[in-house]
Amino acid sequence: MKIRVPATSANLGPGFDSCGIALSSYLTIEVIEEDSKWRVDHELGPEIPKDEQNLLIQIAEKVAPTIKPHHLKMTSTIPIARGLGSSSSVIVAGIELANRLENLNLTERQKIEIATSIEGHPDNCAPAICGDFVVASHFFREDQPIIHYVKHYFPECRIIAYIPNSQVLTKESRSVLPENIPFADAVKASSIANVMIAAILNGDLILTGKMMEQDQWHEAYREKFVPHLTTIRQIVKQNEGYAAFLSGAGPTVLILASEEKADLITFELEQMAGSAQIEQLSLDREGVQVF
Ligand SMILES: Nc1ncnc2c1ncn2[C@@H]1O[C@H](COP(=O)(O)OP(=O)(O)O)[C@@H](O)[C@H]1O
Ligand SMILES: N[C@@H](CCOP(=O)(O)O)C(=O)O
Repeated sequence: MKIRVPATSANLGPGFDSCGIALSSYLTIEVIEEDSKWRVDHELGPEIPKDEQNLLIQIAEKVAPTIKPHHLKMTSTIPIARGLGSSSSVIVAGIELANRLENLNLTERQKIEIATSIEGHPDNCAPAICGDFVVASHFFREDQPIIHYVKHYFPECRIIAYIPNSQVLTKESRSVLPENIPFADAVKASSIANVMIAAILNGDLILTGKMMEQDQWHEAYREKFVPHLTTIRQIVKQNEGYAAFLSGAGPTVLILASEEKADLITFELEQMAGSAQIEQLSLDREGVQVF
């Protein structure tokens, strides 16, 4: 059995902690055999544990405490701590591993609820589970978590990821955000997000892009983690791309462009990319898959 989970880009600018898309880069878990203890073979670096300390196993054991240890193989093309949902991909894979090995028959909603309770926000795990574009809300009423989510088609376009070689942990990038913002600022910020979502539903990527670049919730506070964002925005504007925005908590910047403009934008980005990788991605429409 193999479990495959897509990368995700959360926020899409103004959809902070709510909107996300699934992308064509993947974490894959292969179940090899039952074993006396957990073994996770991978080549993802010394900081990722190869035993029961691995986040994947911790999640699987949390979801199914009686799950038996297995020998697994983990491969991933999702860069770690770059704002492309690597932690979500592991959490979703751990839930699916428990689901399949213990025959839990979890529904899509249950998987989203479990993943969100672990990660704290649904904007990575919901698209990682459902695929495509997902808008979700997560809040507490009388200490009970309430989650609503809607999956919708995201208009076809070229997606370019500018991925710096340095890591930014999501926790660190959230620590610079304000605890409160004034009511009038929140009204403005949410109206921008609302128009962005409406434009996506209408398939209007020009208006979507304008709204994506008007985020008022988080990008300004995270500027120190993404000094490259301003230059990338200039390149995208000069070459008529739709938008450039911080992917998740950064430092990756995602660029959306039409088929005609994407190659030139990629070329320009390659000229500035000293210590970054430029990757062409596409939308993943399916979410987590089991083969
Ligand atoms: N393949 C993996 N196996 C185990 N843990 C992982 C894996 N990928 C990511 N992680 C965990 O997730 C952390 C990065 O999560 P986070 O800071 O949220 O960044 P990202 O934007 O990539 O999700 C890593 O430091 C590691 O603890
Ligand atoms: N809404 C979150 C999204 C974090 O995404 P990640 O891919 O960086 O983990 C945030 O902006 O903090």
